[in-house]
Amino acid sequence: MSSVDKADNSDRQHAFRLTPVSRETQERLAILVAELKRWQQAKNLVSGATLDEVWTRHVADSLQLLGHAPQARRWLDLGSGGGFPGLVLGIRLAELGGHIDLVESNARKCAFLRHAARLTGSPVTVHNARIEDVVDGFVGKVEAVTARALAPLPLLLDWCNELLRTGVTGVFPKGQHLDAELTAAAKYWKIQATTFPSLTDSAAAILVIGGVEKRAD
Ligand SMILES: C[S@@+](CC[C@H](N)C(=O)[O-])C[C@H]1O[C@@H](n2cnc3c(N)ncnc32)[C@H](O)[C@@H]1O
Repeated sequence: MSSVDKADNSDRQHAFRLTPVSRETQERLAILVAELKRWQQAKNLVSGATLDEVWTRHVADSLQLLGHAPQARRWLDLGSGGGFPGLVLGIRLAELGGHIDLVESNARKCAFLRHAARLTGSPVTVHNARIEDVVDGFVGKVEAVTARALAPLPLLLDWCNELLRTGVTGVFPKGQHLDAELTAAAKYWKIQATTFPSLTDSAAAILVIGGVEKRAD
């Protein structure tokens, strides 16, 4: 085994220690990772530097989100990019009888998302659309919404407030500026939220939102 393969294997083992899943799900995640690496050369789907630790930085980082809305079976991922967290959640939700909608404005990324969803047999619907045009249409259709590396909290709340106000759980991995984002958002919104430590270094914390209410002007 080459040193690159050894490093990949050790990263993979570490990821599944953090976020254990069945053998079948592991195999389907391996198909996703192989396809991502194959498309990456031509399509630049994720930051190239992160591919050396794709299992922890992307796969485990995505899988950990399910535990923050454990009852939810119908998920929505906004700004899915190369498939994180949306495709990973879709692969796991297949075993749970769930479904995920992915919204992504970039057509070339949508082509990859549809291809990888088909190849892994995942219950995923890809919407090549702008979030602001379609997000309210998911009210009553999803139970949890997520988005990674998409937008600061005030903008996320602008987009998702109708979902969050109507009982959808928001599960957002966030970086080190979360406190500043919460302070900025609190000017406009009363937010029922809890933060949890992230299992991976990719996020500083997971912000779980149980509801929002717009402040009176
Ligand atoms: C920085 S990338 C993050 C991708 C992925 N969530 C991840 O963590 O690897 C943000 C993605 O959101 C998409 N995006 C940004 N604004 C959007 C909008 N208003 N509607 C739909 N997609 C959007 C971009 O095309 C891009 O693929």
